Amino acid sequence: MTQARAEPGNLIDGKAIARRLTDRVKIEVEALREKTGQLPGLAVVLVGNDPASEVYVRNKALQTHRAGMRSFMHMLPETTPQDELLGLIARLNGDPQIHGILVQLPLPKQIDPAVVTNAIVPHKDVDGLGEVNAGRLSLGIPGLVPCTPLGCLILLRETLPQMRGLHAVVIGASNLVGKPMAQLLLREGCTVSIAHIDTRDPAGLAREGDILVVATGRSGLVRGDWIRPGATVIDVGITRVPTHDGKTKLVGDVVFEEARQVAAHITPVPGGVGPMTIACLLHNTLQAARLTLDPQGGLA
Ligand SMILES: Nc1nc2c(c(=O)[nH]1)N[C@@H](CN(C=O)c1ccc(C(=O)N[C@@H](CCC(=O)O)C(=O)O)cc1)CN2
Repeated sequence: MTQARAEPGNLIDGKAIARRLTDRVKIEVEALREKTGQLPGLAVVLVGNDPASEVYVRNKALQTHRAGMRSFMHMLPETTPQDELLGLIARLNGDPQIHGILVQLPLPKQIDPAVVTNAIVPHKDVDGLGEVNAGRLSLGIPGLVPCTPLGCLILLRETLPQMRGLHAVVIGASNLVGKPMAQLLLREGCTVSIAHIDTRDPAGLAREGDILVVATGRSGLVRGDWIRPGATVIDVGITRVPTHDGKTKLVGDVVFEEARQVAAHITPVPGGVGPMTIACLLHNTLQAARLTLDPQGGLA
């Protein structure tokens, strides 16, 4: 089932694939504007001052503009009470200029992410994390799909001509990535295993995977000997670590130099899954706008 063992360097170029998706979204946004006279609008809410989150939301706003859509930023202080955030979401839910709403994660400890995510009306839930969209995904009904797993799926589709019948192993069972990823792979016809914190032999399970998706947030967890020769490896982890010269660099959950000797295809960090997350957010915002502006456009 697995692909032939590749020479080292068989990288999956997430940056290039994300650029192509963003270019397509931009063309479709213009077509929607010509048809309806309106532009998709995305509201991004950041609570607190997490430096990484600040970078991500700024990038989201920048790329939303570049794709020809309207961007609305809401920066709230770290101490914002949950009720105040819910009040803002209620206003955004009712605002006809806003087609997509995203609350950046993680949230400060006084706020329950599940309550907040479920306060967003399902047709504006561009993160696809609310109960309605999560339920639709698990039932195979069209809906808004979480951006990172959707990005991983697009990378896999670009890399593997056929996924039906392959064994896909997902390491990590978060609501943000692992669980929706497993659902998407199931929908592609893969046999899916999920490893989580209590899994007895995650390395042994990982070695069974023709496809290995790693989303644990534990940098360097997956070594070369966890990988089946010829497998396709998608590394979702992004951790900033110090280097010897006193600077920092980004690394994934997979030990890249070891893994690339074994895998047929592998995503780098940075430049792999990360750029796809934002490109898929633009895609989802366009989809969400179509739901109200051009309902015949439909959801995939
Ligand atoms: N509401 C959400 N919160 C969070 C999500 C999410 O999908 N929805 N995902 C992550 C963070 N994230 C987007 O929000 C994100 C992470 C990484 C990147 C990215 O482009 N990474 C680059 C490197 C960027 C850098 O230099 O720091 C890469 O990997 O090449 C984009 C978005 C958690 N929160």
